[in-house]
Amino acid sequence: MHLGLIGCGNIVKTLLGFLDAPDAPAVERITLLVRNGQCDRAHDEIAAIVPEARIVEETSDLIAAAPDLVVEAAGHAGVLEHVAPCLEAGFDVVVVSVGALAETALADRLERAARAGGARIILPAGAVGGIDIVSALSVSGDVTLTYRGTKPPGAWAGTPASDTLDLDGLSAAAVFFSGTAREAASQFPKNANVAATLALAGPGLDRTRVELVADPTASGNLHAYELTSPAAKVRVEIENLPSTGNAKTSVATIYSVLREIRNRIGPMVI
Ligand SMILES: NC(=O)C1=CN([C@@H]2O[C@H](COP(=O)(O)OP(=O)(O)OC[C@H]3O[C@@H](n4cnc5c(N)ncnc54)[C@H](O)[C@@H]3O)[C@@H](O)[C@H]2O)C=CC1
Ligand SMILES: O=C([O-])CC(=O)C(=O)O
Repeated sequence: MHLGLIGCGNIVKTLLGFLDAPDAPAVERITLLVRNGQCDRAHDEIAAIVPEARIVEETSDLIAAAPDLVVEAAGHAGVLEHVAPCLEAGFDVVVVSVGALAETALADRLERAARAGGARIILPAGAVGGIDIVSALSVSGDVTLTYRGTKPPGAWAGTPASDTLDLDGLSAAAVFFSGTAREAASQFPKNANVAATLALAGPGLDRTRVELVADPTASGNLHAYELTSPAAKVRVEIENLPSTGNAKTSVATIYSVLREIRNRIGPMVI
C-alpha cells in the first residue's frame, strides 16, 4: 500500500511507529502532507522512523503522488483545507477529526466531493467502540443516545472548560458542558470527535446529548454512552490511556486508524 497521511502530530508519528513493527500491515510507501513551512521539522521528527517517507506541503502534491488511501489526522483545520480535493481526485480518506463534520457546509462539501470523485469518506471509530451496533440500530425506530466524556483536567487545558473551571485547582469531578453533539464538536474540536462519531452513527448531531467532565481522579480518558432503541439497549464504558504526545488524544484512536489500514490490505475485514 501507498499511504497518504495528513498532519504530523501525535497520531501520525505514533502511527508511523506502529507501521514500523514487524507484524504491521504492508505499507510500502508513505507520502506525508504537512503545513506550509513545516517540511524540515517534519523531516527531523520522522526521519528515525520512516526515512524514506516523502514529505509535501501542498494538497496537489499529495494528490499527484496517487496514494492508495489517505488518512487525515490534522484537526478540523486539516479537514477543511485538504480533504475535499483528495476526495474529488478519487482518493478514499479516513477522516479522524470527525467533529469537523458538525459544520454543515463542510459536511455537504465533502459529500459532494466524494460523489464527484467516486471516493469514500471513512469515519473510524477512533477512541470509542461499539460504533457497529450504534450504526446498525440507527434505523431500528426511535433511538436515543447520551454520551459522557470524562478526562483529567489537563486534557481540557486550552478549551472553553478553562473559562468556567479552575482546572489546576479542581478537587472533584465537574460537568462543564451539556448540550448536543454538534455543539460539543464545534466548541471542543480536539476533545469531542467521539461525540460526533457516535452521533453520526446514531441519532444525529442534533439529537445526541453530550456531557463533558473534568475529573482530577479520572484514571484516563473515559467514554461512556447509553443507547436505547426498540431493538436493544446498549451501555458502553471505555477507559482509555491518553497518548504521551497529546493528553487529549487516547492511544486507542491510533490503533483504530491502524485497523482501517489493516482492513484495506488483508483478505478479511473485521
Ligand atoms: N476520532 C477520534 O476519536 C479522535 C480524533 N482526534 C482528532 O485528531 C486530531 C489530531 O490528533 P493529534 O495528532 O493527537 O493532534 P496533534 O495536535 O498532536 O497533531 C495535529 C497535527 O495536525 C497538523 N495540522 C494542523 N492544521 C493542519 C493543516 N491545515 N494542514 C496540515 N496539517 C495540519 C499540526 O501541525 C499537527 O502536526 C485532533 O485534533 C482531533 O481533532 C483526536 C482524538 C480522538
Ligand atoms: O481521544 C479521545 O479520548 C477522544 C477525543 O479526544 C475526542 O473525542 O476528540
